[in-house]
Amino acid sequence: MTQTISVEESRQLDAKTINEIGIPSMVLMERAGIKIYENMLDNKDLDLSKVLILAGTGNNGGDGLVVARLLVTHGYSVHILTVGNPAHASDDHKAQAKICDYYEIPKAFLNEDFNQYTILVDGLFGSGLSRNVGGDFATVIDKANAADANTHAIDIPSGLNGDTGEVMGTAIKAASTSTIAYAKNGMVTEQAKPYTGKIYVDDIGIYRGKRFEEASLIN
Ligand SMILES: NC(=O)C1=CN([C@@H]2O[C@H](COP(=O)(O)OP(=O)(O)OC[C@H]3O[C@@H](n4cnc5c(N)ncnc54)[C@H](O)[C@@H]3O)[C@@H](O)[C@H]2O)[C@@H](O)CC1
Ligand SMILES: [K+]
Repeated sequence: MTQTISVEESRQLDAKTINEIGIPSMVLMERAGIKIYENMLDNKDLDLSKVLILAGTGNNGGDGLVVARLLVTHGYSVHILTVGNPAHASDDHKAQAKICDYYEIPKAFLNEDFNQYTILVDGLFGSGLSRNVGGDFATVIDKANAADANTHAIDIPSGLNGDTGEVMGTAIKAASTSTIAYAKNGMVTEQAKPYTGKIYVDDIGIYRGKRFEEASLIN
């Protein structure tokens, strides 16, 4: 059974958990990263021998950087491709990037051959996606979809509209997705299935309101 919420509701719940209840956002990011890492170990369709993390500069990318570090500290081979301007990264992303630098996790570049990797992790956009995808982001998404490797998406496959399940220009076709707290309404539509793959719903301590406990159940 999957309860679903809108992207705006997910952002409100994140904000309430952090600002009103007082769980620090970095704690939530760490918990998200641990769950996503565990989901990747659980999905036997994923070959984790050589990992490429695709990281946007927001908190979705920050989640990806936590996964990168957890994989590295457990002996996996990991590269990070950051897309977007790191100078404009969110504060939590910057903090996670500094931690990745401590572990000397190698960087990948836009012109990289994605076929040298056995799995791609999509941390380009999550609930912050606000317009159609273009430029380097579109190039990376199209390269990921054309690659032999499976992709595991974080929160929402990048480019997928979490409310409607529509593709905003182009979108990641994931083998599996770790969605945070609740699946988003558009992710359980028929048209979203080729993009989300298998959905893991990860409880990371985000506030679960009464309204959501009573929400209608899907599936
Ligand atoms: N601290 C929190 O609130 C938590 C956030 N989490 C993660 O953070 C994500 C949300 O993070 P953010 O709010 O930083 O947003 P995203 O990381 O989803 O997006 C980053 C930024 O991309 C820009 N953007 C939007 N559409 C674009 C486009 N088409 N082309 C280029 N740039 C575009 C926006 O300025 C946006 O702020 C969630 O999906 C989840 O993965 C989780 O770690 C749980 C806790
Ligand atoms: K994503």
